[in-house]
Amino acid sequence: MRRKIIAGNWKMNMTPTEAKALATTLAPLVKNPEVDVVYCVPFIDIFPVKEVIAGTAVHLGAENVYFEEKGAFTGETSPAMLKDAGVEYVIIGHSERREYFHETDEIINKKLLKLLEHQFKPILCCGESLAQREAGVTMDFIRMQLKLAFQGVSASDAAKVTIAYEPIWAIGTGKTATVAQAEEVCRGIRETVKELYGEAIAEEIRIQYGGSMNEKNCKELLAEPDIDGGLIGGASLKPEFGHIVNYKAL
Ligand SMILES: O=C(CO)COP(=O)(O)O
Repeated sequence: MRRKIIAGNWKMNMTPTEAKALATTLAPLVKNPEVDVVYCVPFIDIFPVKEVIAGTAVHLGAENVYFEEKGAFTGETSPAMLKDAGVEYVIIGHSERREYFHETDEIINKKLLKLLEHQFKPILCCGESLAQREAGVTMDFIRMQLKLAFQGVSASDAAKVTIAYEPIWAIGTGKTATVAQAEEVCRGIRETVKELYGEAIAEEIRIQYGGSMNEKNCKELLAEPDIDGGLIGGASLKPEFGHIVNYKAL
């Protein structure tokens, strides 16, 4: 049985002072021994958040990484830096990074390989645009994104990856995919993993849904057989996140 994983993606929100306050507010609310909880925070918030979650079951995550070890890459953050700071999970392939920072499938593949080399737990995002959904190519597109991202990744490493299905049209828009739409794609993702790595890895790998997930829709989404968690943007910045973590009680 796969353990659920509920991760907050704070995006470019929270100054270090605000981050510390938010983590402190969430501390008594975010408790569920049945779920892996992760805060993926801006680099500059890693230390203040780490201080607050020390001794709790919350895992520390980052929102990005660079694929080189070190050197003249002004403004970038290396895997070793994140490792030393205590980061365990790292989001890569988010549609915002693909769109605004021109990250290609090739870059995302390099980042995935590098994260696995350094024993991180990557959260690999994929998802279609509205135009792609309307053109009926959703699954073809996602299958391609996954095949390119996983190039050169061994089966034993593949199982360490969490895949986040985030339809671009549902991110920050208040439009959630219907439960049926989300489950259909998450099942398709599992089938793709099966094609690439076989049944055992496909059954082991965790697949999250992300895109306007909130306390109202999470219970239904998380009850689906192929949805193993959520990657939560807006609602991860509020006490509501605690309710999502305890979704069974909603
Ligand atoms: O992009 C997301 C998480 O990575 C989803 O963001 P929202 O929950 O704000 O729609």
